[in-house]
Amino acid sequence: MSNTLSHTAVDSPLETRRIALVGNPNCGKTALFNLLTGSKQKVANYAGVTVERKEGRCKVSEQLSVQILDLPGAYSLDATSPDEAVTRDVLHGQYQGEAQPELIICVMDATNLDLHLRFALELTELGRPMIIAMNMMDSAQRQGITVDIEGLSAALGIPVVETVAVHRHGASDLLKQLQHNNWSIPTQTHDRDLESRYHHVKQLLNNHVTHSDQHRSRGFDDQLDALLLNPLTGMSILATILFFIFQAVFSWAAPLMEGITAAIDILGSVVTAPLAKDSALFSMVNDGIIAGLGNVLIFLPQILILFFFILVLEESGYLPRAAYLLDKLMFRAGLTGRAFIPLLSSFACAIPGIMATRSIQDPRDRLITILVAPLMTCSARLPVYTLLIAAFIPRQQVAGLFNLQGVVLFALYFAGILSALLVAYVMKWLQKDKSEHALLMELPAYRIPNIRDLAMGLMQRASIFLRRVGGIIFSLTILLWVFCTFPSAPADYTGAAIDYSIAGRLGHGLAIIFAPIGFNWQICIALIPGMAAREVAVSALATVYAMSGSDELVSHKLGELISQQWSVPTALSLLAWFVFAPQCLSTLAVIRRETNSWRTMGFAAFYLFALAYLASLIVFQVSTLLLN
Ligand SMILES: Nc1nc2c(ncn2[C@@H]2O[C@H](COP(=O)(O)OP(=O)(O)OP(=O)(O)O)[C@@H](O)[C@H]2O)c(=O)[nH]1
Ligand SMILES: [Mg+2]
Repeated sequence: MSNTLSHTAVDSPLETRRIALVGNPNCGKTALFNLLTGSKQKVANYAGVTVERKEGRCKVSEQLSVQILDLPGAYSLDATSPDEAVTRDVLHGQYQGEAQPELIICVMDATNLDLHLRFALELTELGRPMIIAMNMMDSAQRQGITVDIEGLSAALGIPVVETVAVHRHGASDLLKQLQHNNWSIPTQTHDRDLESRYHHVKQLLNNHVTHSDQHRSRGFDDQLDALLLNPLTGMSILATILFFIFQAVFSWAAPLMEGITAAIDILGSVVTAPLAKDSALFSMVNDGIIAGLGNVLIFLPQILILFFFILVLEESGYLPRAAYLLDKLMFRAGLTGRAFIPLLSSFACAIPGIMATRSIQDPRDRLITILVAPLMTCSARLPVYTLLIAAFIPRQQVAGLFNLQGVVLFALYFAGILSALLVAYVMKWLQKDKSEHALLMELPAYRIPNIRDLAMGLMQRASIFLRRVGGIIFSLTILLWVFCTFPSAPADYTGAAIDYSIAGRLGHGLAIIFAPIGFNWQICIALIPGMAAREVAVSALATVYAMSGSDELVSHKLGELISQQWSVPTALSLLAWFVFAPQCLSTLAVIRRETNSWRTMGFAAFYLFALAYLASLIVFQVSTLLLN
């Protein structure tokens, strides 16, 4: 019926077709999806980046619009992990609330056809209309691989188009094909069993793919692998890279942070100038918004520098190599090598990290990884760490080479990693789980990160951070200001006004519980809104101090102020607290969602808080003893 309509009407209605991008991991499905739909889904150079279905739209022509699904990569339709199960279910039309796609675009990595053709043959079993997108044609060309597109297409009876998902016009052939595609011809099934598929692939490769003699690119990859995968040189290089990153976070950021501070100071004085000094509005703007947000905003450069390195590492293809290198160590700790990528993603934020565990097959391995992911140092801890480090750790060189502040930051990250390994070890032991899984992980080709993609990735990160500052941190700062202001103290009250407020009383009450670990009442207040997000602890401290009468406190002054008011053991104890404490409700919510269990979430919260208190207690008591 839609046929007659579209042929008769001049302004023929836009038809919408549903297509799905399917293929082995890391072949460029998401890159293609982003190119076609203008989305900004995460693309990275390792397997298992996409773990859930994503939907987007693309207008192919005046008459045709397509709804595109990006699916997690899969090696076969016999799913072995939760993310592959999504792909299988969508393709079979068994995914809840999702009609079976009308057309499958099988995306292939032209440099790795052996593997990818096998999956394509398996996909023909579905008997659905299909197109093959021969992706990464640029890399193939560089490696001297030529694919006889027409011959392959004829042999398979499936349209094949070349794509380069990372080039602006890299999908134009695909769009043309979609425009002229006959959507109703089901693909003929090729081989049903593994054995004949294997032979068929061999035959296809023999007939339609040629390699020129000089494999320059691959040879270079092999040489690099020999260096990076070697236990001795590889480990030293890994350690050097990590160390360099932490040094850079401190030293590169300093001038940028000063610039932001100056800007906030100017903005602050302009905004507060027309307000009467003793009005509630002045207090809210000055002590609440400017002190609170300013003290968090100045950490933007450090966060971007950290992400710059994370993005470069992700795109370069180095990460799976590091996973390979650390596999033995992780294995001894009771983690599977597959946990590496989820744990590494947790350095940005535990939420995508926990979601990435969907690529882990064994449910017990997956659970342990989920439970230790919050121990990885997420970027929201950076403001807390650097505030305290800058205030309490002297700026001096160690061994004439390293900046002591960078060394302490490195140590904090290391403490997180080490405790994750220890916790995983204990859990595996408690579960009496003796299962072992070999790490089967493809090593992707090395790739020089694209500057435009890097810039875009950083913009995205900056916007996430700024939205946090303008959203959750802003609202909580205002809320905290209210709780610190009301009820207001009666005229004959002799103490500080904040002591009379709800927050003040709560802080003084909690301080009794936290006294053994050295937290004063201001810290106790800050920890409460800090449950929503870790950076909020910083903005909250700034607001609390500003409200308790520190007139000078704007933007950046929090560090100076606490360095005068707190003892070193208190600062160290708070650092230890933030290594462990699950000060992030969204992480707890994601643990509940991903494990579908309130009990697991409760357990995670309990064990992390218990560890935090214990660690802070030890750090505070020991450092008090040592420093007195
Ligand atoms: N040179 C080149 N690189 C590409 C091309 N398409 C994608 N890439 C890169 O290949 C890597 C993998 O891309 P993704 O889009 O994340 O792959 P995916 O298939 O979605 O991977 P999963 O979600 O893990 O299944 C990234 O580093 C991309 O930048 C291409 O046509 N040419
Ligand atoms: Mg993907």
